[in-house]
Formats: sequence, C-alpha cells, structure tokens
Amino acid sequence: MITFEGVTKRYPGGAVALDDVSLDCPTGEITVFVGTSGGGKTTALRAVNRMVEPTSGRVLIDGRDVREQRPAELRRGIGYVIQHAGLFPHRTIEDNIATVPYLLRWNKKKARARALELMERVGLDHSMAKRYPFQLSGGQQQRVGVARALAADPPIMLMDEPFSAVDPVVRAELQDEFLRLQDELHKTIVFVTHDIDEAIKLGDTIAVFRTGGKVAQVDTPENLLAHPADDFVAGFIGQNRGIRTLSFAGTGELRLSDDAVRPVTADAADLTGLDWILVVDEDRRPLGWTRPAQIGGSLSEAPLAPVGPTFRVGSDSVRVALDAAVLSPSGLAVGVDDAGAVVGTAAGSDLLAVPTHGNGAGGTGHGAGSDG
Ligand SMILES: Nc1ncnc2c1ncn2[C@@H]1O[C@H](COP(=O)(O)OP(=O)(O)OP(=O)(O)O)[C@@H](O)[C@H]1O
Repeated sequence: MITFEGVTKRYPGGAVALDDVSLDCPTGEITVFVGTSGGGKTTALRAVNRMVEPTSGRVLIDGRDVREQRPAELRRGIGYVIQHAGLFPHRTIEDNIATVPYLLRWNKKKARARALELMERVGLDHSMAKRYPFQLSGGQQQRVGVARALAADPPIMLMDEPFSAVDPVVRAELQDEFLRLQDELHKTIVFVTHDIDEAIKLGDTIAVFRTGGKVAQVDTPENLLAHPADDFVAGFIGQNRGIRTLSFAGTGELRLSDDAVRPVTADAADLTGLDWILVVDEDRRPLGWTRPAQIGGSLSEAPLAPVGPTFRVGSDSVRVALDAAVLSPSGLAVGVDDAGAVVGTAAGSDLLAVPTHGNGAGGTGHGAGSDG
C-alpha cells in the first residue's frame, strides 16, 4: 500500500502543486490520478519515487517513509513509465528493456532472456529486439516502455500518461492489454491521466485532483459516476455520466428472449407474427437477421443482414449490450455465451430496466473494461 499523509508541495515562487493530500493506493490494485491540468497529479506521482520531495507530509510504502531509503535503491522497486515512452534512442529495444537488469549487474544472457520474455508479455514480436526505437510505431514504443518498467519485476509501477500520445484505436488496445497484464501480475499501480474515460476503464480507485493540488474525491469508478462529491467532480465527469454508469451494470441477471431466434433449418411457414428473425447455425452461432417477408422457401436461402456487435452474457456490461442493440438492424441486442452461441436477445428497453447501482459487471472490478 502506498499512503499519502497530508502531503503538501510548494515550489519556490509560491506555486502550490499539492495541498494536504491524503489518500491510499492499495497493494495489487490500480489507482488512477485524474483531473485538470496543473492539478498536481504528476507531482503526487513523483513524490512516490522521490523525484519530488514534499514540503510537508509523508509518503509511505507499506508503512515505511520513502525518505528512509536512498532514491536509487527506492527506485529499483518502482517501475516508471512516461508519455512517449522515453526510450534511449541509441540502444536497441532489448537493451532498452534490460536497462535496469544491467544496472543490477545481471549477466548479459539473463538480461536478454528477460527482455525477450517481456517483449512477448507486452505483445511485441521477437524480431524487434535488435531494432532501435525510431524503427517502431508510437504504440510499439509504449509497449517497450511498459516492458522496461517491468524488467526487474518491481512491486510498484508509476505510470504518467503512458498511453496519451497514441491514436484512440491503439490506445484502447494498449489499455486492454495493460488490464490483461495486470490480471496476471497484480502490481501496485499509480496511473496518471487527464482522460476520465481512461480512468474509469483502468482504475480500481480514482482520485480526482483539482487546481490548487487538492483532491476532490477518492472513490471507485462506480461510486464516482453515481455520487460525484461536488460540482467540480460532476463537471469533470461530463455529460455522459448516465451512459457511463451502465458500464457497471452486469448482464448476468438479464432475462433474454428466445422468441426471435430460429435455426437455419427451421420451417419457414412457422414465422408469422415476428418482425425480425435471428438465424442461427446448428451450434446456435448467429448467422444474421432477416424479416419474414424476405423469406421465400427456406431460411437457409433468406437474405441476411449482418448480426453486428454482440455482447457476452455475464461478462459484458449493459453499456456494451446497449451499444449492440443500437447497432443491430432489429434493435435487439444479441447475447452470446463464451463459445459464441446465442443465449437470447434483448431490446434496448429491457436493458435500461436493469438496476445500475451495486451491480458490478461480472464483478471483475473493471466493469468498463470491454467497452473499447
Ligand atoms: N518544478 C516546478 N517548479 C515550479 N512549479 C512547478 C514545478 N512542477 C510543477 N509545478 C507546478 O505545480 C502545479 C502542478 O503540476 P503537475 O505537473 O503536478 O500537474 P498535473 O496535474 O500533472 O498537470 P498536467 O495534467 O498538465 O500534467 C502546476 O501549477 C505546475 O505549474
């Protein structure tokens, strides 16, 4: 656990970057610092590895004041990832990743083996090991940055806007892989961003910083959306608060209908009264949507409209299901199981009837994780 105890940072000249900040970053979880520019997020992050020394107050790691350790020694247990990755331009990818192992005087073979292992972990092909940073895309460089921070297997990771410099699609991929990685590694992570969507997607806990270095609210993403502490937080969360709240409503309890679902072998005479039909194969995998009027002799010859996005019953949130309903030609969201077989369909109005509070999506702590 990282603990901020009444931490204040006043810079010469009078700027107050942090004003009496007290909060906990629980072990093995992701704590996100989010807020307005200049709110003190980076300063708070850097107080953990002593790149910033507080004017007053303390930062503790597992109850021990960080000032008890020399900075170099302290930082060996703390990975650090920044925007634009901050790679050494004249070192190869594997040597960049092995930076800390080399500092720790691991032998070359062991350090390189570790670098290759980490490249795999963060989704980089081994063929990139001998390349230089300029020969990689921005997203690939960020992966190298994450791998480098993980190299000595530090229990703590500090990440300062690590995914901000890449396009939205790559960013979503990096976030998803980051969550997968964290599911395996359970690091204690402090993550700075000014993007509230990123904070909601990644954070187990979110601390909202406001101008003047004050913390306006520390809460789970779910509570933050449901109960913003004040107008500043409500304003920061923005206009889509209601829709975002649906990210935390699970689809496990939804009652899905089988009425519109028909196997491709079904008798076409038996389809009266239906507006849309979801045609499924012998394993109940969805093939497409059709309307009774478009069916001639048999379902197998009917023209099919694409199924569009589906949602995984239980693991996806109501927000994902609602998205599927909106994009579906029939207006019905298609729920599938882990094997991709259709469980049933739901209309938008069924989805909005699901209670949105205290009803985590799959109970994973990352209800918004699959919103992409
Ligand atoms: N070395 C410094 N000397 C003087 N003032 C500083 C210094 N570093 C930061 N500040 C000031 O402290 C305040 C907090 O800065 P900080 O970088 O922590 O904010 P932030 O929330 O991370 O902002 P951003 O999202 O823009 O990166 C700002 O007003 C900034 O100008």
